[in-house]
Amino acid sequence: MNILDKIVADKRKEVSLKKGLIPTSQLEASVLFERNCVSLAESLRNSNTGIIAEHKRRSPSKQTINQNTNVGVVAKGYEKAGVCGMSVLTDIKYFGGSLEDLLLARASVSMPLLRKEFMIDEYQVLEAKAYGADVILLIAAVLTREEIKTLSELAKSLGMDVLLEVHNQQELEKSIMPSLDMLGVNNRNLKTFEVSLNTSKNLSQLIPDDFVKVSESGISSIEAITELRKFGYRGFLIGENFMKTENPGRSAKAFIESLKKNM
Ligand SMILES: O=C(O)c1ccccc1NCC(=O)[C@H](O)[C@H](O)COP(=O)(O)O
Repeated sequence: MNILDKIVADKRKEVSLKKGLIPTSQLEASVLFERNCVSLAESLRNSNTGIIAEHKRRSPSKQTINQNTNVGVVAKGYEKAGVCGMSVLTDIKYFGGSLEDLLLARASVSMPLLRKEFMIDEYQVLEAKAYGADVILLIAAVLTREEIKTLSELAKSLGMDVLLEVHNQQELEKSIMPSLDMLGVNNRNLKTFEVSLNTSKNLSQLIPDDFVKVSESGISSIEAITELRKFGYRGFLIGENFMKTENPGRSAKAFIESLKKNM
């Protein structure tokens, strides 16, 4: 069993428990459920920097990254830095996140917010909308094509964007469909936790131009972004590089300024 299998097995239990506690009618009654979402794909298309900054306390590969964060402060810092959107991890057990983090980020900023979660059930898509997300993440490695279709079409019907994440050619080929907005290539091998930007480079030519290309994980330098841009990437998901610092917003600001100088 790899880490993704473990996370998903736990997620199935968690979702089933939650379904018994909070009915979907309660999620649909949330004031945020009627809110018009802001498109991350649009924001990336119109940007020349393309940074999606993540709120990440810990992870299976790094254990502790930053346990002393205030998600509202981080969100405001990221927005002030000029990022295109923010990714908020909502998994508790492996990443130390929560839906309350998403809600707090939503209360603090108006930029696009991605619910970073291991989505396996339509219930979680409704939760994402109810807690203020503009975008959901779907991970091809843990979903069938039919599941990707059902979850992405539900998200689209609620006005949200969909970012589909792949690790290899097979996952990419089974997933392409019109209800996706962005295709993310994760540079982290989830079996070994090794990170290689070559994963993004190698898969780039297989991604149709209709989708915004996003490179995810292990990005920590301006050079990496300059290089990935040559392969058509418009979005760059960065977590640890900002979160490991005392002030993630300030680090994102310095990074974006430096990126602009290098254009
Ligand atoms: O980060 C991990 O260790 C991890 C392990 C298992 C599944 C997912 C994992 N990460 C989720 C992500 O996609 C990253 O948080 C995101 O791409 C940012 O990566 P980084 O900039 O390297 O923090």
